[in-house]
Amino acid sequence: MSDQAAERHETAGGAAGTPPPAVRVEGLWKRFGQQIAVAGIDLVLPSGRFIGLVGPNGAGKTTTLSMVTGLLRPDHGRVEVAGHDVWRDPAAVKARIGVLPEGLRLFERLSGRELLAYTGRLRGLPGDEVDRRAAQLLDVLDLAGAQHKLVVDYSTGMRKKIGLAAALLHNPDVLFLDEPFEGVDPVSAQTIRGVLERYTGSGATVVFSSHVMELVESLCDWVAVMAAGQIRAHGPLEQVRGEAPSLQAAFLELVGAQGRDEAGHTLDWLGGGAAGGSGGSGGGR
Ligand SMILES: Nc1ncnc2c1ncn2[C@@H]1O[C@H](COP(=O)(O)OP(=O)(O)OP(=O)(O)O)[C@@H](O)[C@H]1O
Repeated sequence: MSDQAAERHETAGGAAGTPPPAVRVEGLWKRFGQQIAVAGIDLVLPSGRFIGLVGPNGAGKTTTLSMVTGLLRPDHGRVEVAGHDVWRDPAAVKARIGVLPEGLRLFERLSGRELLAYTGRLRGLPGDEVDRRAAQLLDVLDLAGAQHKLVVDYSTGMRKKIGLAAALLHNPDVLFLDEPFEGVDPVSAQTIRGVLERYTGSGATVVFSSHVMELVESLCDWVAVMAAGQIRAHGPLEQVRGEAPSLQAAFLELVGAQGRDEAGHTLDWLGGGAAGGSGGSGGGR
């Protein structure tokens, strides 16, 4: 175990020296009007793992992550992060987590460097330590050349990377990322991946949501599958994949989506060779 890992282990340690789970969720519900987004989930996510939360569009992943990170109040249920209740002890939780939410809002009129300086001071870090960490993060994430550019002028991938740097600056125990690789080119994705692997190697936990099964399969050692507001499966990757040839195949089976492409036959007008494509009341090309 590295020094950093040992330190995390000690500080997070319970009575017997075992860290509490990264996340413990009990009976979590959220409804928006008639729409039940999260339907009473129970989930324990172990610490020190690279965890993927996967599910189809509208499964409830973002709603769940928002409630777990204290951004959205649940209708019912409890959430603990690193042994602290998210809603009763928010300051303790916020000190221990980093969050890269979906549709990240940043201070657009700051440069990347200023954004990190501001974030670091908000986190209570001394100025010289913020400078040191910010310089390293900007360098590793390949943003050093753009550090004095305003965030408003950053590309989608650069925004993800500066958001990630801000989320990592205080060296949190648990990092929550909602679709961190969306809109990110393969080179930047590889860079982000390297940073996250190094981070989990120190004993920290990453929880990230994604639709991209290949990515989850190659990165994560623990997976939770959500569909229709419920957890359909969770556990070590190999266990969730079971006998299926890939996580993608296991996922399709778990969310009941096999054969969905057969619905394509109803789109018989679509494509150049469609027979009778100009049928109907003048609807052809
Ligand atoms: N603020 C809101 N108001 C109304 N309905 C909402 C709101 N947020 C989410 N929902 C609904 O809750 C359900 C779950 O949405 P959520 O965004 O959590 O899913 P998701 O798994 O993150 O989906 P995606 O992968 O498409 O981002 C969806 O039916 C969505 O329309």
